[in-house]
Formats: sequence, structure tokens, C-alpha cells
Amino acid sequence: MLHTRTTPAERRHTLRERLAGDRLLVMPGALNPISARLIQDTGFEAAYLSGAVLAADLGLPDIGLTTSTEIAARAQQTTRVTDLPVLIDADTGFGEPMNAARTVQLMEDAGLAGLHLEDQVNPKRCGHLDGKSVVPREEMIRRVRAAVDARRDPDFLLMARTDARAVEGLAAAIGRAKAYVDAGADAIFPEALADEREFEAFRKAVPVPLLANMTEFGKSRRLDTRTLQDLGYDIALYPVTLLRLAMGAVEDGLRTLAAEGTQESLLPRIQTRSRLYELLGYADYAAFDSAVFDFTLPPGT
Ligand SMILES: C[C@](O)(C(=O)O)[C@H](CC(=O)O)C(=O)O
Ligand SMILES: [Mg+2]
Repeated sequence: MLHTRTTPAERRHTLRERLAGDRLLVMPGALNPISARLIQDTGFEAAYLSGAVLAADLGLPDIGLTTSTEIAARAQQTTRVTDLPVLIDADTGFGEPMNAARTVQLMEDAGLAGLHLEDQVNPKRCGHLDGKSVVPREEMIRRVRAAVDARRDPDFLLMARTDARAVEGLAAAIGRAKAYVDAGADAIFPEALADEREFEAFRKAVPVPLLANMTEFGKSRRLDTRTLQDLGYDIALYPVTLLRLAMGAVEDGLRTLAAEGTQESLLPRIQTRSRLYELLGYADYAAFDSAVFDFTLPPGT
């Protein structure tokens, strides 16, 4: 009911403890606040807020158009309805190092457990597209240092993402990751590595928690969780999977409705009213006012 029982500090602590262990953390990206609730309900231990999803949700491409205050507002709506630690994609930090610093404080205030900042230039692009550019290593180091200085809760996770693999090659990407760790990054997101061999090389060279981005239709070979666990990775990320699933289903449904003039054939595939109410904790609100939930729903609806 009202959905959360934990403080942001507790969730940050949980994430830190989880990353200190050996077990892979599987992190699906929420597509909206209630889907974060579903991520928790289905047994996952952390959720992600993707820049690509937040932009797409507003009908925008993932090119750095969204602002830090827009994503902070969405983050707050999400952290209000889940007890899971939530990691957010803070793109390039939305400007200069001073903007990255402000972004860190906004994301702490939004109840998140951590964020990642990347070393792309502005305007940025999806890490799995061609034609990316990265800022000089020193500039990203300034970004990371500004973020570290701005952080107030030492448990708030600051992850640095390097997009350099596609631009400067694997060795340079590893070199950058090490420099970002030296600048204070707690964890590394090596973007768009090709295959197991490259994931392994990163693991051998970089001594902090590592995230593997298993996005669909990208440049990385999709590895299953067992393989990622064996490779010693700490987080398996599925950033846009739920959005793609939902949008695929919504489009099919719209076409079916248009073609058939009724939603009858869709009923077996859609979420029932009772499941939605269960997820919303509808019945629990009777504790405030018994008239809120004094009805029963027919089976199967
Ligand atoms: C992780 C990512 O930054 C995101 O915004 O979700 C994207 C995902 C995608 O576009 O598939 C990225 O990898 O750049
Ligand atoms: Mg992104």
C-alpha cells in the first residue's frame, strides 16, 4: 500500500551490498512507474531507468533532448512506487562538469540508488549506433570528479560509461575505464563490446563492478545470464526490453482492433482488471476506508 516501505538510503545500501557479492544482478529497465512495481513483483532485485526509454516515452529520439529535471521528475515517480534500488541513465550529465554535479544531486533527491554518466560528446547518440564521438579522456575525468564531489550520500553509486570501444578500440576503452575508476567512479559500463572475448578482457583489466548491456538489436552479442555470471559480470542490463515488448503488443492490439472491430481476440493476452488491482494494492486501501474496496470481481476478469 502506498507502495514503499524503505528509504532511499536503505536501497542504496542494498545495491552496494548486492554488488559486493558474487551473484549477477539482473536489471530490467522500467517503461513507466507501474512497470517498476511489476519488476519488483516478479522477483527482480533492481530496476533501471533508460535514457532511450524516457526519451521515447516523450516521443523523442535518444539524442540528449531530455533535460535533467525531466528525468528527475520521472525518477521520483518511479522510486515512489518501488522498494527496489533504481539506477538511472544520466547520459553525458547534461552539459559541463558543473551540470553533471547538479545532475548527481537531483538524482539523489529523486530517491535513486545511482546513475551512470558517459563519455560521449553532445549531442549524444545510442551507444549501439555508428558515428559516435567521445570527449577527450581528461574532459570525462573532470565530469567524473565533479560527480564524485557533488555526491552527498557515499552509498549513491556513480558508474562511468565509456563509449570508446567503437571509436578508439578496446585497449583505449579499457584505459579510459581505469582512468575513470582512478577519478572516483564506483563501477564501469563498457558500452557496445562485441563478444565474450571483449567482455572478458574488460573483466580482467578493471577491478570494480561491471555492467553488461544486453540491449536488443545492438552491437553486442546477447549473452545469457549464466554466461555473464561465469564471465564475472555484476549487472546484466535489459534497458529497453520492456518498452519494446509493450510497444510491440500495443501495435498488434491496435491493428487487431482496427481490423476486427472488437478486442475479443485480444482478451487472452491482456492484463486482467484483477491483476492490475492486485499490483496497485487496491484492497490494502480499505485500511483507510473500507468503502474503497468492498467489491468482488468475477473470476477471470
Ligand atoms: C542503455 C541505453 O543508453 C539506454 O538509454 O537505455 C541505450 C540502449 C539502446 O538504445 O538500446 C544505449 O545502449 O545507448
Ligand atoms: Mg542511454
